[in-house]
Amino acid sequence: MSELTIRFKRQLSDFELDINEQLPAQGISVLFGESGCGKTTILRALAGLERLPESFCQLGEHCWQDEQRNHFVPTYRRPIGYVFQEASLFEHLNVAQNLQFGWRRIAPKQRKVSMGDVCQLLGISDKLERRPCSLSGGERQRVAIARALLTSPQLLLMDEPLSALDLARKREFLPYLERLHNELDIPIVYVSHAPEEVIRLADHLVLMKQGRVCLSGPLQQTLLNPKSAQLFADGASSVINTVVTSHLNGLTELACGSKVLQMSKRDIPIGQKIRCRIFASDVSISLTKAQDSSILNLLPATVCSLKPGVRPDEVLVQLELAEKTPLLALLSRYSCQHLKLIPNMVVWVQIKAVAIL
Ligand SMILES: Nc1ncnc2c1ncn2[C@@H]1O[C@H](COP(=O)(O)OP(=O)(O)OP(=O)(O)O)[C@@H](O)[C@H]1O
Repeated sequence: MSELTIRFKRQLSDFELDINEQLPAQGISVLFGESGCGKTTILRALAGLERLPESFCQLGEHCWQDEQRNHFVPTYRRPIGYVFQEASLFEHLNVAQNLQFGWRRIAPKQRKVSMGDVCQLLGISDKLERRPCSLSGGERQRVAIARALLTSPQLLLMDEPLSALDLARKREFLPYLERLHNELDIPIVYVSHAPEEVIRLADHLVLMKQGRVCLSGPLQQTLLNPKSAQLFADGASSVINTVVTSHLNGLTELACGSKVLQMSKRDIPIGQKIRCRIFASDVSISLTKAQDSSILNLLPATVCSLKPGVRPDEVLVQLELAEKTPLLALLSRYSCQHLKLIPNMVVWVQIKAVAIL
């Protein structure tokens, strides 16, 4: 599989960046970390907007920087699309003219996407005559992404593209990014410090702190690492891939491999794949299947490991549901001892429908 290799170094008086990572050159890689940890610096270096010393970056076979050879490809020669926190559109041009600006820069035989397809994908086909000042923040960002895509980039860089939107607009916008991810074969490096965006979008997660990478890997596996609970801001959680199968009794039913899960009703079409997030603190364990519980999701699982939680009196239990689907449960040390939990033990996990997010 082709990869994006980045080795970036930067030494400032009170900040040191030292990154050595191989990211998959497909899907969405999210750089996540607190403000000032170096995420934007990485994107700028990837785009060639900053030339960092002793650095190296290469996408597949294309080397864009190798300071050992004094090799540096300038920004305008890198096939990259860059979407910033706030869309910088040309205000004196309408949407169609803004899009043509990106489109015309590319020779016809190098174009990988069509204007019509990109407009449809991002839901802007009916806005082509509008001036940017008449668009909402979310619509402006969609136009900015469309313009970046029309340059047929080999890599798309997105620096917190939703940060200027309110919560309702963010939720409206996320499905467009999911479609982008599902329908186009362009790797994306996406900077965020919003866990919801990470869960919905990331294939590969890079957790950063103070200029360094603390954890990096496929989303599901990275979240299983107990260290991620500290880095990921709002506690340990698991991500489960499901498909919507029905809506009934105010609930939405999901297929998770051969098992069924129920969540509070969501307005999602039947057949659509969704990623669900379940906080470890919302999962409980029993040794037998409860017969008289209000909890709707009762599933057999196997204990894989028991690791210390963030607090000394808590234990993070790693479990496997059917088809090796990983799930974390956060229990008190007392409960673990009381149930005598050990690896390979078969137990029942309980998850409230309202706790499946
Ligand atoms: N041109 C510069 N001169 C001096 N310091 C800089 C410069 N650019 C960035 N820095 C510092 O480098 C560090 C990393 O900045 P960077 O913008 O990459 O962080 P970030 O993780 O993207 O933050 P945020 O999430 O707030 O955007 C910060 O401490 C910042 O103050």
